Amino acid sequence: MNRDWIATARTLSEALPYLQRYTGAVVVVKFGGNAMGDDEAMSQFARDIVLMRQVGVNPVVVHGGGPMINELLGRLNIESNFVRGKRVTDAATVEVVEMVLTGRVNKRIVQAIMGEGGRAVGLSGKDDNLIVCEPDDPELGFVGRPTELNVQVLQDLFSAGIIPVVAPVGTGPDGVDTYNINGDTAAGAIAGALKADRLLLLTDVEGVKDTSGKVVTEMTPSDVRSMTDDGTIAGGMIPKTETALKAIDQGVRGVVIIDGRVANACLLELFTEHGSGSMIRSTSLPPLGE
Ligand SMILES: Nc1ncnc2c1ncn2[C@@H]1O[C@H](COP(=O)(O)OP(=O)(O)O)[C@@H](O)[C@H]1O
Ligand SMILES: CC(=O)N[C@@H](CCC(=O)OP(=O)(O)O)C(=O)O
Repeated sequence: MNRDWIATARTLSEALPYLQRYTGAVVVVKFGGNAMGDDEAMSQFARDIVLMRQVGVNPVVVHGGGPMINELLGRLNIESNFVRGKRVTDAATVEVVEMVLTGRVNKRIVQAIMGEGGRAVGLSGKDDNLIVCEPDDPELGFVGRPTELNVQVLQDLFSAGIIPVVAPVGTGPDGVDTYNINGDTAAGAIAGALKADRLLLLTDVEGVKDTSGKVVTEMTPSDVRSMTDDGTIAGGMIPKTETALKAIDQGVRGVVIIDGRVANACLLELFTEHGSGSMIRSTSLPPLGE
């Protein structure tokens, strides 16, 4: 017990400079369906987010829920296909996507954050027209590409000490249609509009790996481009790094691709010297706190 206390005190004193650096920072966290896992993993994630808020960070959670959408579509016997990592979304599918993401998944995260002593409010891209979309590609149906972001509602929630939890469902330009947005894309668009200090993309690998399988801890946008051109970055990692480059272009200071399966992944990234995962950093903005 005593030893635990000393270890905790040492950890806190080591974390202090980082805590100070992040006071007032905006950190957007993409929490994917595969990273959600069981109730313990969900509580662990919620504890990290609540702690961030308690030390003065403004976190925004943008979630996915692909496996949960697959499960309900399967029960309803609705077939589903992906093209270039995005779900082909017809009228019946978008109805299910909205129900699952803005209903079950969004509220499970809100409940977990409340359970850990935070205050959270769930919303989708429809609320206060947070994310207005255009069709991404006629082949994909109701898949949205964010074209207009109205982030005032997020600023209002920050001021009230409330953690926004955003489901990646958007409204059409006519204010009538519903669009399914890839979770990474939605998180990147929100981070870009907020000019966030950090965008954390939680995934199921330790970070971006080189040809020998080693995680590359620091990358510039041009490193990412060359690793994509030579095929080192492939598959599901492509939409993540593309999101990262776009977000940095829009004024995000740094994007980190980290392993969401690791306990305290977000805190380890923000509040330790070496962080974790792969940091893709803007070359035109100074590091946070300098
Ligand atoms: N260079 C790379 N480094 C790490 N992972 C890579 C790389 N290239 C391709 N990948 C693949 O990208 C996957 C992550 O993308 P994805 O499965 O879509 O993640 P998520 O489900 O978390 O959104 C990894 O599991 C890995 O198989
Ligand atoms: C257009 C598109 O593909 N939308 C995703 C939205 C959910 C998501 O992104 O979930 P994960 O982060 O868990 O993969 C989908 O329908 O699965």
